[in-house]
Amino acid sequence: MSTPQLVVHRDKELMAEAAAARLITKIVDAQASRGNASVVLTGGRNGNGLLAALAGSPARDAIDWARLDLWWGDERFLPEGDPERNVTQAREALLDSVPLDPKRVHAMPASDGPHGSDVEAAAAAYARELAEASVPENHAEVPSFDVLLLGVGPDTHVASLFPELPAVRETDRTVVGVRGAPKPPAIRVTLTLPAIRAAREVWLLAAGEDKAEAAAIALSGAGEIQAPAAGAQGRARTLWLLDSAAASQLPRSLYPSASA
Ligand SMILES: O=C1O[C@H](COP(=O)(O)O)[C@@H](O)[C@H](O)[C@H]1O
Repeated sequence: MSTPQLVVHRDKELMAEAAAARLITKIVDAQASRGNASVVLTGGRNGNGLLAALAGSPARDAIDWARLDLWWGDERFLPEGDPERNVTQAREALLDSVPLDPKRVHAMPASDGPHGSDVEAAAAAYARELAEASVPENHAEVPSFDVLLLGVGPDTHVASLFPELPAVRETDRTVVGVRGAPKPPAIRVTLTLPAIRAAREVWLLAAGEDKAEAAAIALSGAGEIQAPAAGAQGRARTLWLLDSAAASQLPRSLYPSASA
């Protein structure tokens, strides 16, 4: 696993713009070298901010959208089209305005889908979809994601891995159902830490004062059960993208010298 690297931007707007520019470059590079790219999206304010910035960037046209696979790190287990679903928000922020191949947009199941309200069946179905897209040289039963995005919650949760809940302790399955999440809705579907760690690069997004304590805890040696963000690492790179408010409680030893 890779040691976290930190980049701190002046404010959340600049962070979103810079992260969007970074993601465009990463996708274009992956498509140039392998033909395709795969990205795992996150929900939440910072994830949607990045997508909106990407939608507003003229450089978005450098991406071959038809050769991009999109997956989700977690989903709120709600009916299709519910405004609180992460996929609904991602569609509004970006996906509806770019020429994606619908077969490559791998949304997590909704609570009124083929599995009904059975969240474990929905999680198992998504795990199968991931496994079918993986190839033998992948490091888990999931594709080798180029970039996996994670918003960091004020309680250090990432995806729908909340401190101390069973999902964050999962060591075998790649996707699980979550019940009793402290942030509504209580029922969710999430990738597990083993699935997250199979990504080439994991980028954690944290902007705003309400993320400052979470960033400081996760980056100061906390355990992943108590602070799930601490366990989110990519195989090649783990990148924390912060704004100065979210970085304000980091120990000086962690604060990067070159930040903008
Ligand atoms: O509920 C969720 O929250 C987290 C963090 O969201 P934020 O609004 O505090 O940035 C997000 O990463 C996750 O995908 C989402 O389901």
